[in-house]
Order: sequence, then structure tokens, then C-alpha cells
Amino acid sequence: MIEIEGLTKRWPGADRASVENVSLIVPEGTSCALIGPSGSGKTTLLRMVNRLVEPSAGTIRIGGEDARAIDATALRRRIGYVIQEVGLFPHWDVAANIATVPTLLGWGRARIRARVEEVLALVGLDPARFATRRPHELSGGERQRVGVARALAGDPPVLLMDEPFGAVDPVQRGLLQEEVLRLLRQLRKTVLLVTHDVAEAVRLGDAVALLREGRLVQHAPAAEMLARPADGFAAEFLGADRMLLRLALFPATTLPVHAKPAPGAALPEGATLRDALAHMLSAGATAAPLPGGGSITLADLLAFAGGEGSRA
Ligand SMILES: Nc1ncnc2c1ncn2[C@@H]1O[C@H](COP(=O)(O)OP(=O)(O)OP(=O)(O)O)[C@@H](O)[C@H]1O
Repeated sequence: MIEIEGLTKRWPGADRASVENVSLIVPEGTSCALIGPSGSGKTTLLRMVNRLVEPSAGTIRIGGEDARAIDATALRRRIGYVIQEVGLFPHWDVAANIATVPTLLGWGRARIRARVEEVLALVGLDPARFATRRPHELSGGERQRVGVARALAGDPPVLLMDEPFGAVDPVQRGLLQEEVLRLLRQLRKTVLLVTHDVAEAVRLGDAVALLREGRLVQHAPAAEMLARPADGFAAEFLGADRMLLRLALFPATTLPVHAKPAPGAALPEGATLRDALAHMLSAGATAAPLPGGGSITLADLLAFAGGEGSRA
């Protein structure tokens, strides 16, 4: 669990605080995405958690322990950190890069080797092919995966991610988001993530925290924030397509299943309400067939989006 209370950072000479009196809890095993315009304080807030930036005021507790009471280096070994530029050592191979924290933690050679193989497999890279490569011998997406593997190597309970998929092309980005999401849920990590991409934030964040000029505007479960932005700024920032983004958070099976068949091929397994809507639009139909038989209807979808659903 990450508990942030009254956190403030005022840089010397700045006319306003970059982060001002932010309080926020990320419960154990959940993720929170920090969003907000450029300069709103997202990265500064994140970097105060692993003490790369020292707060001007406020407290941070990691697993109940005051971050200031822990030596900064020891703290950073307990917190995985993934950044856009990845920051791999260029002359070290992938295995050595991933082994950085386990080595600092004093693990034995055999344990480190086994862990390197384990985390490479977790992020979808075959250890036999990738362990001995140098960073320049990897694609952008592979480098990013190695970055995630390295952050997981010491099995930290907490992970900080700053635009972790920023440097990856859109197709790879979607794949990586999906895989990392599955992985972090499975490992029950507590994650604080910075992104400027609203779609990424609501996909990866159980909760979303919206910052404006260093202040917390709204902190809510992703579906709730999309349904009910706190104010005009939040609504504008989340975008005109926020209800579509919200539909993508719910499986098609959320709606009542009708026995009546619908035209076209069945939706794929795991399809969302957004996929169902796209299917209806392209088929010119008011219902979509489910993979297991039966169908869902446009009328139910609209009722969900505008009625009960927006209060979910
Ligand atoms: N080392 C520093 N010294 C002085 N001011 C800084 C420093 N780092 C950040 N700032 C200022 O703090 C404010 C918040 O910056 P921060 O990088 O946290 O914003 P951000 O929301 O992450 O922005 P972006 O989305 O553009 O990365 C900005 O006004 C920035 O200029």
C-alpha cells in the first residue's frame, strides 16, 4: 500500500508549488494512474515516492512505513521503477541489467540466474534468445519489456511507472499494456503510474488521479471518473469520447443476454461493450451475437451507458 498525505513540493524560486497538498491512497495490490496536463506535477509526485525528489511537506508511507525513515538507497531497492527511456546500461547484457537489484541485495549467483530467467519469461521474452543481448540489439518494445523485467527482479511490492510505454509504437503499446496489466494483477503489485494518455490511464489504473497545477482535482475508480468528471476541467481533459472509453472497461456480458440471434459473426471471447457497439455499427444492427450463443441489444447498451451504468 502507498499512503500519501498532504504532499507538497515547492522548487526553490518557483512562484507556485509543483505538487500541492496531495493526499492519495493506493491500496495493496491495486494500481493508480496519475494523469493531468504537462507540468501538472505527475512526475514530481511519483519521484517523491522513491525519494528521487525530496518533499517540501507531507508524508509518504510504503507498506505502513514512513519513507523518510528508510535510507533512500534501501527504499529504491524496494520499489520497482520503470521509465520511458528505460535507462538500461548500454554495455551490459540483458541478464546483467536485470540482475542489478538482486546483486545489490546480495543474492547468490544461482538465485540471480534463476530470477533473471523467471522475469524474462514473465514479460514474454525467451531467456535463451534475449539474456545475452545488449540493449542496442533489442527493439523499442523489447527494451521496454526488459525495463519491466528489471523493475520486477527484486520482487518489490511497489512499482512506479513513468510513461512506461511512451516510446513504443501504437500496436506494440496496446499489446504491452494488455500484458503488463495481466502480469501486475497476477503478481498483486501496488502500482503508481504516470501517463498523459487517458485511454492508457483508465485501462491500466484501477483508480485514476487527475492533477491540475499540482493539485488533486479528482481521485476515483476509472469507470466512475469517466462517468462523472468532478468539474468542467476534468470533463474536458478526459475528452469527448470518455463514454466510449468507459464502455471499453466492461465486458459485453455485463448486459442481459437475449435468446434471439443477432446478425454477423459472434463477438470474440473477452469482447467489451465498446467492441459490441462497434460490431452493431458495422453490421447496421441493433443487437450483437455473443460467443456462447444469445445476443445483447443496443437498447440495453444505451440504458447501461446513460443510466444505471454511469452510476456503477
Ligand atoms: N528539478 C526541477 N527544478 C525546478 N522545477 C522543476 C524541476 N522538476 C520539475 N519542475 C517543475 O515542476 C512542475 C511539474 O513538473 P512535472 O515534471 O512533475 O510535471 P508533469 O505533470 O510530469 O509534466 P509532463 O507531463 O510534461 O512530464 C513544472 O512546472 C516543472 O517545470
